[in-house]
Amino acid sequence: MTQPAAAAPARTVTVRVPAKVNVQLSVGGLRPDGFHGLANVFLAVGLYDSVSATRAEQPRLTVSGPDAALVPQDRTNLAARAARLLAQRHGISPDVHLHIAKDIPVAGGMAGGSADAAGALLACDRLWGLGSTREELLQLCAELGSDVPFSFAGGAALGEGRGEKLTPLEVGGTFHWVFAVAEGGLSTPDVYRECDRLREQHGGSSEADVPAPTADPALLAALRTGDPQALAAAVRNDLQPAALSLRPALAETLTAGLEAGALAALVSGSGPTCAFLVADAASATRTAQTLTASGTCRTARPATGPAPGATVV
Ligand SMILES: C[C@@](CO)(OP(=O)(O)O)[C@H](O)COP(=O)(O)OP(=O)(O)OC[C@H]1O[C@@H](n2ccc(N)nc2=O)[C@H](O)[C@@H]1O
Ligand SMILES: Nc1ncnc2c1ncn2[C@@H]1O[C@H](COP(=O)(O)OP(=O)(O)O)[C@@H](O)[C@H]1O
Repeated sequence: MTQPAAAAPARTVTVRVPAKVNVQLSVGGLRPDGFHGLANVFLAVGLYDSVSATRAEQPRLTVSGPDAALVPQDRTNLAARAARLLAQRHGISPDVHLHIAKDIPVAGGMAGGSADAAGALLACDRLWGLGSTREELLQLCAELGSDVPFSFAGGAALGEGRGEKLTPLEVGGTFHWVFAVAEGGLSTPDVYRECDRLREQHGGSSEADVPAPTADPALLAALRTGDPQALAAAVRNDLQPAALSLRPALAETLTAGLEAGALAALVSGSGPTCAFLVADAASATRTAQTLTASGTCRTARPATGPAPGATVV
């Protein structure tokens, strides 16, 4: 009797990964290692990149999507770095073709590069049959960047340390958002540096000068109960003054969203994407249309959160 053929190993594994908005980004003083201690409340939102890993003779990386030209397509791409790190830990060669279908705004404060790193780790792990545990992959994520563990985990979480130490958070409903995408990006290190520079003008930027950041209980309660009005009253981003200092025109975008009826307006992380919390799906559609027509942003896109983390599709 002939044996059934063993299932052929997959040639391609595709992973979908979400963008994020920081509903609270409290930034402590500058640490000696060049990072800032954070109380970073992340919410994953439904704008996604897809990372496909395909068997190949040598490492290769391609990117598609309207903003593909803004993404580095060499060894410095965070997805390529993720594949190399995983291969190195397992003593194998990183021969894989990674393809990123990019929909998350580039250098927009929505962690698109981190999402691609998280997606590449999971896709390569499955393609290469390594069977890493979630904890092992989260450890590699933290080595790649402060935001990468959250991109992998998704949902909502408090990130402490430099943002990589995650505590999952309960969310009691769906929040509706509009994201106003700016022309051009902002560099995350530049925005942290500007935050320090502004703080130097008002009492200092070191850990001795700035109170240790903590999560706001009212904000956590708003997430838990799924209450958009309460969340709107509690959102906060300590990097917003720095992003506005580097890109003053963002003030007009924030005002345009509030005039369009948003419950809250804030810069997403290090910016320059602006995030608007709205009451429901109909308000999201209306606010996105008004913002796009306002001429204060390149485009505006509705999305909901929480969204799932890195998922094999
Ligand atoms: C600001 C945030 C908010 O979630 O993200 P974005 O809005 O840019 O996406 C994050 O803190 C960005 O995280 P990520 O982009 O992963 O940063 P990393 O690669 O780890 O670090 C890049 C640089 O940002 C600065 N940095 C980052 C994290 C942190 N807690 N303190 C810092 O000062 C440092 O200058 C560091 O060298
Ligand atoms: N896969 C990637 N996608 C986007 N940017 C990447 C990627 N890999 C490396 N980068 C670099 O990281 C920088 C930050 O990009 P991104 O993660 O999109 O923004 P942010 O840190 O503001 O959330 C980009 O300007 C780019 O040079």
